[in-house]
Amino acid sequence: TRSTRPQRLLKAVRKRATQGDPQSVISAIDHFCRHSEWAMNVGDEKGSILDSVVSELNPEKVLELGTYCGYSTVRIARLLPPGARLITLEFNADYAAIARQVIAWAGLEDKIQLVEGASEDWIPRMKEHFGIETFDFVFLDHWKHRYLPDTKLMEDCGLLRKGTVLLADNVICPGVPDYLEYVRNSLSYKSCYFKSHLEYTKAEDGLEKSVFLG
Ligand SMILES: Cn1cnc(CNC(=O)c2cc(-c3ccc(F)cc3)cc(O)c2O)c1
Ligand SMILES: [Mg+2]
Repeated sequence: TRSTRPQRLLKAVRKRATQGDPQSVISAIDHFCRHSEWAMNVGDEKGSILDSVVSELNPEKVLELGTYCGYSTVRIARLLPPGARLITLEFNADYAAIARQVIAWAGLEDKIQLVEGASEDWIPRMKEHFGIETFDFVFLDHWKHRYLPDTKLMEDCGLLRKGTVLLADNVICPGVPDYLEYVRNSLSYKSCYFKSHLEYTKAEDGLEKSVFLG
């Protein structure tokens, strides 16, 4: 039967990227998405903004909501200091299977824990199951209707501390109006918008960076 797009993306990584070289994995995926098939990775333009936020923060504990094929997982993990840890949640088992192989090709398995399941099931279990106190950085890139409820859930579970940075993808396209309204009007967040474009296109999109004030 016909292969899936994530399977073809993984094939392109194996063909073009060098094992153990995260930058070559990122470039291979961007090349595939520009020249073969569009896929919903954060991409190179928004990815550079993601890189700058992560590099400035130097986080020890990172949570990613929405792994997909692992593109942003690799982008973030390649910048983390030794000993830092990234937990990434993916609901879709097929995406998770591809992401594990992309992460392995990049040689970043030791920094990354990929968890399959629903964010609303796993967020309340972060402390007891992963020994996490609070996160330093959260990248939101999963189902857009889950951004707001999962943010409130992280607050309620005490997973955010003064200074925790939330970075949300797709705040314009597909858009997350309820989340934006919340972080921009809540006294508990200092929020700012990084204007960019939808991955591999000319359509407007952007990232919203929100610092939790406690
Ligand atoms: C099925 N599924 C598993 N994970 C998810 C969460 N991600 C998205 O939905 C997502 C969607 C788009 C997008 C799709 C079509 C379109 F025309 C324009 C934009 C872009 C992104 O960067 C995304 O992260 C969805
Ligand atoms: Mg996205």
